[in-house]
Amino acid sequence: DHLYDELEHLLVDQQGFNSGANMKRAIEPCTNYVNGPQTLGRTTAAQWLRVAFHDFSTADVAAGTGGLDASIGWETEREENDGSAFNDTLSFFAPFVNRHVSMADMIALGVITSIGSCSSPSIHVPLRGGRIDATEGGAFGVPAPETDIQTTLDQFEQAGFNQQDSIALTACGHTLGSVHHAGFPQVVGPEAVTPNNTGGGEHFDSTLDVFDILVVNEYLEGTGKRGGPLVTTDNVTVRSDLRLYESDNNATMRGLSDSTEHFVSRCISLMARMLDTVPSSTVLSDVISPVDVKPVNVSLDLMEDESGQHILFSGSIRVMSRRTSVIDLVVRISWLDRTGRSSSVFVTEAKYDAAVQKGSGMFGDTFFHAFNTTIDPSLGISFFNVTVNDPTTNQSDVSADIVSGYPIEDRVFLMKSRSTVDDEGNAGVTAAVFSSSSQTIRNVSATFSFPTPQIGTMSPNISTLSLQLTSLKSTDSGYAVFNASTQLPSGIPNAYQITVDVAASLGDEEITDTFRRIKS
Ligand code: HEM
Repeated sequence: DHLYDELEHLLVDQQGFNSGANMKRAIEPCTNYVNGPQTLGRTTAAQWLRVAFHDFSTADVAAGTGGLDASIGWETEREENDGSAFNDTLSFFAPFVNRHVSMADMIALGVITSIGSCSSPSIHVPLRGGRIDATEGGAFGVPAPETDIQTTLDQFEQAGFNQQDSIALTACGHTLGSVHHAGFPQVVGPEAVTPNNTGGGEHFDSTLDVFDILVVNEYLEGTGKRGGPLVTTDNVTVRSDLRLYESDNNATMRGLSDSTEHFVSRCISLMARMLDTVPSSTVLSDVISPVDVKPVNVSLDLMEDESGQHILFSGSIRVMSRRTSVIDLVVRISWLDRTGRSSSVFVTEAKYDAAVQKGSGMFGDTFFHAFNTTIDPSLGISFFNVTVNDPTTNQSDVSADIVSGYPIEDRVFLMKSRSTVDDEGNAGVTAAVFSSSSQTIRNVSATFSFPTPQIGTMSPNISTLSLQLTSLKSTDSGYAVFNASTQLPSGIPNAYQITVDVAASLGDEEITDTFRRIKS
């Protein structure tokens, strides 16, 4: 399941090896601002959370419209979406969007990454995937500092949140970040502007970079930031947090202050509900959990040299650090030939190189054990499995039955070593197709998926381009090589977003190798 795989990858592999565009760099430390100078007084982690709120809050759950659908990208000119957070965030997320990961899923992932990274112990809001991006702006109706309390509560109600939920969700949101003089001069006066805070950011609580209960306690006790500018500002009409918190005589705020555990669990469930508020036509995936032992970038390629042809079978096994003595682990890959008969099991070992193959993220460190081996093309491969042995405890995760492991398709696959995409968009794709003598090969094709800019939002559209591949040659081993070249738009900012599916019909069967990257 590519959606699950990709989102799990973005959730877990946030820094270091295999982190791709490296999402976490934007919010490390949590005071960081990734789109401009640090002296602006803006914080990216807080922006990511606010963007999700604005995207969500115009949902109409009874009508089944709005919610997390990235419609916010089309709505940044609206007065209710004041501030640079929206375009800052969408432009940072744009290079992560691909055929399976929508901008709306990135907005959800942004919230989860902010909260998970800016808390200790790390607070994990569950992630689901499958959100679909809107193709135009949606309804108006984000609460603003001027909005009267009844209208604010009505807007939340329409989005599925009652009074208690709305108070708690706002307190959970307003534990990170600031109100800025630059966007909200009616709330924060010019005195907040200093050479190190040119945007005039005034924090909601004394720890703008930590997702914690402090905003609640400071509000109730009148200490520190006393709940922040939307409580304390001299301009009574824009005290929206005060009006909201007091609307049930502070009962919800007092409830939240019970304990850190209570605050955290309330925030987790409300944030998850916010992120999972989607148009009724959207079907969300199950919760995506980190996978302990995960094969990544496992692929086949067909190589030729003087000694003839062989299949290159390569990839890595990612192991999470909650396992003991990771460095000493013995990681083996075993596989069966094309026939799937377990009488002939092949084995190779995957090696960990501490200098380069380590990554990290909010779930802990990851260790990539790489393997790279050859397979006789006449034998092929059908299933592989992974065993991880800890020699210090003699424990292992051996699964005796390889067929219960991972299927791998050796009849049609992209030949990555002979496929290219350059900065001008010149693309070439080569595929290997295996057929037994009785089968004819028909309709060998490739479909590229790539981002194209949209006017009106920073979020890209994913376009596709399909082409037929033509036969280059057949070989003794049973493999025929097909290729074609084409022109993609030039200047795609991140070639990693370009993916290709190859397909061929063998007899009555259509075989595919999907969601492959030509550039890593
Ligand atoms: C009545 C409801 C709300 C109102 C009127 C409101 C209003 C505001 C305003 C005026 C700002 C300042 C933005 C800036 O100067 O950049 C702000 C910041 C923020 N809001 Fe809210 N908000 C509400 C509810 C929420 C909720 C429910 C969440 C999240 C679940 C949230 C998350 C945030 C965050 C994280 C910031 C800090 C942004 C930054 O530092 O860049 N807000 N809010």
